[in-house]
Amino acid sequence: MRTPFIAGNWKMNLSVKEAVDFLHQLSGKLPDPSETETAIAASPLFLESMVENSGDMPLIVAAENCFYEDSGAYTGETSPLALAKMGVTHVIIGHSERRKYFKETDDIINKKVHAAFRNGLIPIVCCDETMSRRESPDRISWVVSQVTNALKGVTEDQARSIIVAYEPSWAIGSGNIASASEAEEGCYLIRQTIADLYSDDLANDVRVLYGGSVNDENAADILEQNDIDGVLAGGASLKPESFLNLANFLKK
Ligand SMILES: O=C[C@H](O)COP(=O)(O)O
Repeated sequence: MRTPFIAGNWKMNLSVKEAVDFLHQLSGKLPDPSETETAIAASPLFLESMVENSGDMPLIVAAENCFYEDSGAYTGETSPLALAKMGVTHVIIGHSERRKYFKETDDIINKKVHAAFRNGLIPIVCCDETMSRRESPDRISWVVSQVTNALKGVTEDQARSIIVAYEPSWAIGSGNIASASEAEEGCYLIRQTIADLYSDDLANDVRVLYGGSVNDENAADILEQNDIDGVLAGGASLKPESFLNLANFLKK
């Protein structure tokens, strides 16, 4: 039985003060983590304050990205070692915006996955799908190759803890959420790829999320799908009320 995972990705929004105010508004309102795990990924500028202010709250504080080296002369990069020492436990890796604007390749993403595990961070690996890819004959191999390349050299123990998000960029920030069957198809494909790489048993333990214009008003059908264990929400995670509605969705 996989525990649902509801995550917000604030991207490059809010300020430290707004982040802390947001957390105060979540206090006492998040679900029991044995029923639903809840996470917010934020800018590295906010993470220390968020870890401090989340206190006893059942909230996972995640980074939106990290570098693949632990330390050194890498101006402007975020150290996975420093994130772990700060109390951050999860990190998004390979978001489509990182692939698009920062030219992250599958090879870089794989190095980042290893850097996360090396430092005890759980990677939330994103799998992109552009509209042109979706409409092309190599659509399936595109999704399969992103998962396969991200997990190169990842052991079974490590893979069991990983979280993968199917995040078609044609749905991100567009207001056009994938249909429940489209989202399920993408998440099923990811799970089958993990089964082929490891085993059915392991793939059954891995949480697969959907992301792309999901909010508290349109999540119902998505969250009912067999292979979708939660969501990674961008815009809908920027308001405490809609984030809380999503986080508590499965209690209703
Ligand atoms: O990481 C989150 C995704 O990019 C989805 O963003 P969105 O919910 O604003 O479409």
